[in-house]
Amino acid sequence: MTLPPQIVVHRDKELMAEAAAARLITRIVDVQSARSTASVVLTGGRNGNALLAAIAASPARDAVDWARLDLWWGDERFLPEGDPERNVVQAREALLDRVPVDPSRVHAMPASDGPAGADAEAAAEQYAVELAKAAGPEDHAEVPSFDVLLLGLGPDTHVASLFPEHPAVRETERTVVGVHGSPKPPPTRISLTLPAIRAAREVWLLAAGEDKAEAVALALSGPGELQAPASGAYGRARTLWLLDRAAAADIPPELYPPASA
Ligand SMILES: O=C1O[C@H](COP(=O)(O)O)[C@@H](O)[C@H](O)[C@H]1O
Repeated sequence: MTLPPQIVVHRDKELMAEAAAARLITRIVDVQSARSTASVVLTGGRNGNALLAAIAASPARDAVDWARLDLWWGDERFLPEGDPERNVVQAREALLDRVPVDPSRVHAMPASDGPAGADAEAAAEQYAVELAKAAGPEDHAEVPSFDVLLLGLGPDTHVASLFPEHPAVRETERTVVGVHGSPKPPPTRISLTLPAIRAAREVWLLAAGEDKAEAVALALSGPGELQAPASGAYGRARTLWLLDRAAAADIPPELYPPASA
């Protein structure tokens, strides 16, 4: 059964990033107190990077045992190693270079000049194998049951690199795919598929700014994942939409009580 998403609206994007950072730190600490390791899937984009920067700025970041945290990515811009547009490079700059992560637990998606070469399909397959190796018998798919999977939301309702009407949104078998002809640069990307995203315990979608308002309202109104990939992104235990007021402005009132904004 798919649980309805929980919507949380913050005053502005700065407060949203700080509150999401506090929420993520708490979640990781809770998981680490119950199990040996926690796992988080990171997203690229402005809101994902703002959340990481807010963690870096928070004194509470020291409550996390960074050596017992596995980090994965929901998507990557298929560019050479070190390219400033790569999501992993931006995540390192915002947070990962400032905390004692275990490099062997930082599972970056392959670069276009990596061992898999410039073939995005081969690179996607390489990442799928890495995910499958990390999955245990208790997991529900060929990927680990990620504790929290973060997603940014594009103004066209894309999540990860799953764009409306693109073949990658229709994928039901593979966990990672190459994406070609992306409407947002760069044109070639690697992305988790919706089945891989839905293996997560919790999926948190982040959106701020008025340019996201239409996408938020559309995705929450349930037009179907082919037209609005974000509507197909949900977790097994919880789906959380973390928004600022501008991004939440067009949500139909029956889906979100404005009094709590
Ligand atoms: O290119 C990407 O964009 C989306 C959304 O980014 P935003 O800056 O509009 O918030 C992001 O979720 C994705 O990871 C990234 O590759």
